[in-house]
Amino acid sequence: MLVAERIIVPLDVPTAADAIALIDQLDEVRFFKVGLELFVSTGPQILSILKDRQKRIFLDLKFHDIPNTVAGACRAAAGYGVDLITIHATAGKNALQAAKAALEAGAEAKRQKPPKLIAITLLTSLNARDLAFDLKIPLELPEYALQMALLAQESGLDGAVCSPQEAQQLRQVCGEEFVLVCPGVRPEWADKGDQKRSLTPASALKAGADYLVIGRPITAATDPAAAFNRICEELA
Ligand SMILES: O=c1ccn([C@@H]2O[C@H](COP(=O)(O)O)[C@@H](O)[C@H]2O)c(=O)[nH]1
Repeated sequence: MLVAERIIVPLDVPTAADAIALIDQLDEVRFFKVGLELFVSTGPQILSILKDRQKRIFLDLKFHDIPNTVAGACRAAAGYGVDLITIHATAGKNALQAAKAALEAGAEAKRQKPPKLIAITLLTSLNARDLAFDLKIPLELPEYALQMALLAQESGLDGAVCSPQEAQQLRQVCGEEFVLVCPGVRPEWADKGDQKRSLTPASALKAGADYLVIGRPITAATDPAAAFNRICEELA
């Protein structure tokens, strides 16, 4: 896969018009992420817009609910024809299994290829202090992220969303087939914002990430296409 195809650009903007403006500026980008902000504001319409332009889609709604509810959401989402869908690993094994089964059943009913289901291990906006003092989790952060990834794998999921700082460990333990998607990726020249566990694009790929989610360094740049190309050139 070309390096440019391994970069997923999140469309974290408030309206469909803002999203379309970005998609049009970022002609070279093959893979876009639709998250909570845009999906809540536009609904599935934005997914049709991306599909009409032959883009790959990461639908990052981060489901987190009881098994019956996540299964219902996954059954419905399976009909959108997207490539990746997220659920929090902390929803637990029954919910993860129900979500996976519902995605497959929903996709089959719509004669679609099922999206890959990947689990959020620990949000990249949290650090070891947040984990210990706010969430009261008595595990070291890398161990916690690994346990969440293993829970996802044991539940039949296709991969995990993890910080690039944990990618190497997860790759070693979970194997080559387990899809690792890393947000919190920042070129040296970019502001980290609210990301607390970041690495550069080159380090993240070296650590074993399959896909890098890179948002504001591209989307908030004066020239988003130039920022995207700069990252690709730095990786080449
Ligand atoms: O742990 C996570 C899970 C998801 N995200 C999402 O990735 C992008 C990152 O955007 P940047 O502008 O590059 O910070 C954003 O859509 C998050 O919802 C994450 O950051 N961390």
